[in-house]
Amino acid sequence: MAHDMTSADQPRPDHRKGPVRLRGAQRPTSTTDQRLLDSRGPSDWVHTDPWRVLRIQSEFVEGFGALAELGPAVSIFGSARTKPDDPMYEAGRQIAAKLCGEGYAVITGGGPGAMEAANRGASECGGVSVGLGIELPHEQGMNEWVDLGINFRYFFVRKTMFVKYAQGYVVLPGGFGTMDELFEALTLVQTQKITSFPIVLFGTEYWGGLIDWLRTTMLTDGKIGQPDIDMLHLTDDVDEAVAWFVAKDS
Ligand SMILES: C/C(=C\CNc1ncnc2c1ncn2[C@@H]1O[C@H](COP(=O)(O)O)[C@@H](O)[C@H]1O)CO
Repeated sequence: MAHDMTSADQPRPDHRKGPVRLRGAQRPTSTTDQRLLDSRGPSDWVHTDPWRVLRIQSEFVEGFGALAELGPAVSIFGSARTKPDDPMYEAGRQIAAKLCGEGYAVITGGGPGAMEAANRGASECGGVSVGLGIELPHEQGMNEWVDLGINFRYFFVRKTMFVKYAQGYVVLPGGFGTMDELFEALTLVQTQKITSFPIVLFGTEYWGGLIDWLRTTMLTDGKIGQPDIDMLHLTDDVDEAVAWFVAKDS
């Protein structure tokens, strides 16, 4: 006897995209091939997250490929707004030159200010001056002292490169961007994702208040431990910064 199927008994049509199975309103109205081959079709699919993964992947591939042969390196951070007549500009330039003299490549964000100072010091010393640029709303381009530059779309891919290809950090006075880079490294060391990673904070007047707060509030309140603070070396002396960095790295 024929079975009288109601609409509820009908198998619901589905659409498969790799491991993903879509039904009902989730089913697309076109296929991937259609969207690829029909140049007159909508282009918004290239802005979807699965597609972005490929772009993210390609940034990792480009970054890893370009930096694989870099050798020992230091990432130097600091404000994009540091002017060339600021004493911290000259300090950044000298620190980079002296670390270059010790055989380190210098990696920066490739932008203006303290980044430019460090790239300048490294380039003038004849070393490897690397800029890891980032796509920003008001594109500035790489500073002219970058000799090996890579431009990233994604901050987190770029930040992986700063950590992966450096033996440690030197951090000059800076704002949110600099703080983000500093605290990411501190967190990675604290959680033992990276080991033996010296971090110099250059500028006692600028960073002193932060270090005091870390001690009197974070440490006292038990939110961090003494070894977390001991990762940092605070100084105003270029030679001391370089000597401490080299000693810790060896
Ligand atoms: C704001 C200005 C330029 C921005 N250009 C940048 N180019 C590259 N990298 C940048 C830029 N701005 C910030 N960064 C990253 O953050 C750190 C500095 O940020 P801060 O907030 O200025 O401390 C730096 O190390 C970069 O990695 C022109 O005024």
